[in-house]
Amino acid sequence: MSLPASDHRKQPDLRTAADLGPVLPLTAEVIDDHLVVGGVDLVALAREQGTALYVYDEADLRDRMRRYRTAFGRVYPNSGVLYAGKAFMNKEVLRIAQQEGMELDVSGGGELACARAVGFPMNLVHMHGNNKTPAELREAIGAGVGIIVADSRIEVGRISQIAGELGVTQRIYMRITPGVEADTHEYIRTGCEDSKFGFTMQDDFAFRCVKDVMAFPHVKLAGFHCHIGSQIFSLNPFREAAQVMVGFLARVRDTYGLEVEELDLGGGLGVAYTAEDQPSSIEDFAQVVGGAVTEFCQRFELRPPRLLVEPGRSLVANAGITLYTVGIIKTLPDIRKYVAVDGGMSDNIRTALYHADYEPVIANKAGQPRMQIVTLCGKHCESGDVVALDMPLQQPDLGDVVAVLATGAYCHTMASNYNGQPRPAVVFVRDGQARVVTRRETYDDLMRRDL
Ligand SMILES: Cc1ncc(COP(=O)(O)O)c(C=O)c1O
Ligand SMILES: N[C@@H](CCCC[NH3+])C(=O)O
Repeated sequence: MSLPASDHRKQPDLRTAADLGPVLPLTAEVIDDHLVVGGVDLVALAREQGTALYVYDEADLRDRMRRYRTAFGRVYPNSGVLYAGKAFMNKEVLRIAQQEGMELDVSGGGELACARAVGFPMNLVHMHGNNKTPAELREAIGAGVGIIVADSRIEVGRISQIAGELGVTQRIYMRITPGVEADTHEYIRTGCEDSKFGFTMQDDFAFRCVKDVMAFPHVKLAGFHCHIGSQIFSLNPFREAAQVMVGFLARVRDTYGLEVEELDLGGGLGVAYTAEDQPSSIEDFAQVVGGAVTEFCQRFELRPPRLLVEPGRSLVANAGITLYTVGIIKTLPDIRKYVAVDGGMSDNIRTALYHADYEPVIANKAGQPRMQIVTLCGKHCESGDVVALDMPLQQPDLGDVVAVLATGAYCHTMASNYNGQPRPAVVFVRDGQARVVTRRETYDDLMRRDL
């Protein structure tokens, strides 16, 4: 495989790192030409901890969690915000989420185990997945999770059986695909009809299933859920989804006499990966979603349910930065300039998988304009191993520390050991202090499971 031809129309960027606005974490600043986050010099941090390294601005994480809760609390007081842990999961982020009053969405037994390990209150945990194994369902029900989001009728049967065996009634939601097309990469669009997720609305299937679900003895249908996709900029699809879902709740009440208590409209709010991206704000998202649910409840004369949302990316993406060291520079005249770093698709698969864009800056030249167009590639045995394709960068030199911005979501959680690469450590920075919250993998870790 070769990369798409270099985009020679791309222009150098006269802006410095300090001008990258919403792509940067909250506390980012440039001091003496160095990128500093949480009061910690990232160049010194890279030298001390080694690279590749994931760094998170704790103030940024907490700020976004607070903004979500405040914004929804204002617009729709009977609401809750679940952190979608799939975006970035380790024990410390869950402790912070709990301190900030978040509830939690886990997908699968591994994420549930992490939540249990930090004592996250199980009644505030919702479990997701389109094919949770019977073992995972048993773990979740046994642990007392607040909600299992059921993806199919087959699964509701399984939940009811396991709950019966454990002598409990499990609260569940039904996940509905509301047929709303969100403008995002096709791999991360989930609310349209052709989706492996949830009960389809086609031929009124989901609606007809409600009756069956209500008849299962050991489940309580507490609400409905939808999630239309991820990295969505326009707020209109969220409003459409709210309309479809509130209409659905009203029909369920009218036909089956069941007034469910809760409505979960999922996550999906987009973030700025590049300086050109203009996502909607958390506050506008809350206004549109909360406002739409209120408006449609009035229209359908429905008692407003408790409203849940479950953002992942928009809580953690911009808080995170990946630091690398430049090892090789290869210039192919009239073709491309490759800058190779000591990580790549093993710590950030998103560029290869979704053609995602990222802004790289040289952390030890952060005050300088980015006058070169380069392709930041990794160290793996794949031509598609690219972190940032044809992006502006300062004049690179061997040994420079490159900071790739907005890598806080779906990089660490989708990381691999491809080519025997140990996964990077995770460091949280705050008030001038850096603390390792997930240590770097060792070669021994790589072989731990081998016999
Ligand atoms: C069911 C569900 N909820 C929440 C999320 C979080 O989405 P995002 O990270 O886009 O906010 C996802 C991921 O797309 C999801 O599949
Ligand atoms: N992993 C995707 C998002 C999928 C979200 C889960 N449904 C990403 O990196 O953008």
